[in-house]
Amino acid sequence: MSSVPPVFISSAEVERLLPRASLLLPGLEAALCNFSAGAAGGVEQPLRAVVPVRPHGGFLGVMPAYSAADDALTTKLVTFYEHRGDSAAPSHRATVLLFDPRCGSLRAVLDGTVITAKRTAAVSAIATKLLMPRSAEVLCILGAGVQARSHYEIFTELFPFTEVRLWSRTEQNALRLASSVGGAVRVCGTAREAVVGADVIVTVTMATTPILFGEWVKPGAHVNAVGASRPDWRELDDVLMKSSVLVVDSREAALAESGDVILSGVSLGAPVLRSSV
Ligand SMILES: NC(=O)C1=CN([C@@H]2O[C@H](COP(=O)(O)OP(=O)(O)OC[C@H]3O[C@@H](n4cnc5c(N)ncnc54)[C@H](O)[C@@H]3O)[C@@H](O)[C@H]2O)C=CC1
Ligand SMILES: O=C([O-])C1=[NH+]CCC1
Repeated sequence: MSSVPPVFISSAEVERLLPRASLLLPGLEAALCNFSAGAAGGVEQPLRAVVPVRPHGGFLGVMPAYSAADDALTTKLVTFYEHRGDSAAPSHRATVLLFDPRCGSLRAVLDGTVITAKRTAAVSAIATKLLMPRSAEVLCILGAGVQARSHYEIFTELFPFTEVRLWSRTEQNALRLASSVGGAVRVCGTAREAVVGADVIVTVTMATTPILFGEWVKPGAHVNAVGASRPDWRELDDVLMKSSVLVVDSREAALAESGDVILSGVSLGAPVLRSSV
């Protein structure tokens, strides 16, 4: 078994096998349920280790997991860089290693960059399906990078929004994204213009200070706060954090990694377990 060399699955192959992020929904819903069930769910997923690469403004994240239900043993390795010399280079790059859980031999090395784009958007879509207002019409996306595109794709596939608004710090990037997707997108000159009246908001920036302010957000709106994944990064201001009902997949990770949670000082309530999503 251990003499079989691992297969390599490139980004093009991942794209071919996974043309739409929505294909991930059943597997991710089951994985979220298993993870939320604690020991009974059979998921071993410690808090990831994140190694700063200080001279270069980067980070290396190591994300191991074992799922008994899938008998899958895997690790994602992801690098992400705040400041890139070549601005066209992707800020995030990932590789997924898949092991044979029976003996620990390496079976596959997969490009994880496409997987990260699609998995993250699919999990936001699951949260949105469960938490958005019933009559949601307006989608707002703040940011215009890789995650903005993947969120646009799955959200417009799954939900009947009548208007999609997009804002980016660099308007040119928003215009480029808007013109490259199939449907109608309103590019807004300010984040406020994009947010006011929106029913579902997605924050997918690398901002380190708030870009989304509670005074703009419609009561009952659902926010997918994706970007601020370092303890000193923010996307949402204190007003919004303190006036919202927070739903997290991992309390441990939210309290250790989410700048929005840590720096706003909000406390997470008692865990709520659901038998299905
Ligand atoms: N929660 C999760 O599971 C995941 C979170 N992320 C996070 O989502 C965010 C977006 O990731 P990608 O789309 O891959 O990155 P990207 O580099 O492709 O796009 C980043 C976007 O943020 C904008 N931006 C950068 N600095 C900003 C600032 N100070 N203020 C406002 N906008 C700013 C850029 O102009 C660009 O539109 C990142 O923070 C990333 O770490 C990414 C993957 C998974
Ligand atoms: O889960 C992930 O891939 C990442 N989270 C923050 C940066 C990359």
